[in-house]
Amino acid sequence: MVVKLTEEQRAEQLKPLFASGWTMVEGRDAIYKEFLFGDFNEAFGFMTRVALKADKMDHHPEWFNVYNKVQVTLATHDCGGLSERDVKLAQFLDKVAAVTK
Ligand SMILES: C[C@H](O)[C@H](O)[C@H]1CNC2=NC(N)=NC(=O)C2=N1
Repeated sequence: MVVKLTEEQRAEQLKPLFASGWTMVEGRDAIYKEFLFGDFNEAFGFMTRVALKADKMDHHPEWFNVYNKVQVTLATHDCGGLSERDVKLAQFLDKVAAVTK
């Protein structure tokens, strides 16, 4: 069973994500970030790496891509809000984006 983050976990685990550009989605317990790359090749390379990891985690992003832009929303549908899985996936997205060029 997947459970929502507690207030303590939110304070501790979401803080560094907000510092790296993630924001809360208005009216929803979910986080959002827009990633910009040099071109479509880079953006899709990023998405491919994330897709493989997401599938292994059985935790999938809601995302939208146009050319060099990838907009990502993370939430856990099974618990109707943010869980530790979203934190893990967000950290992975940031890590992959940092080495994508
Ligand atoms: C059956 C399957 O394990 C579930 O539907 C998984 C798949 N991917 C998922 N992804 C996300 N973001 N949230 C979920 O609750 C979720 N659940």
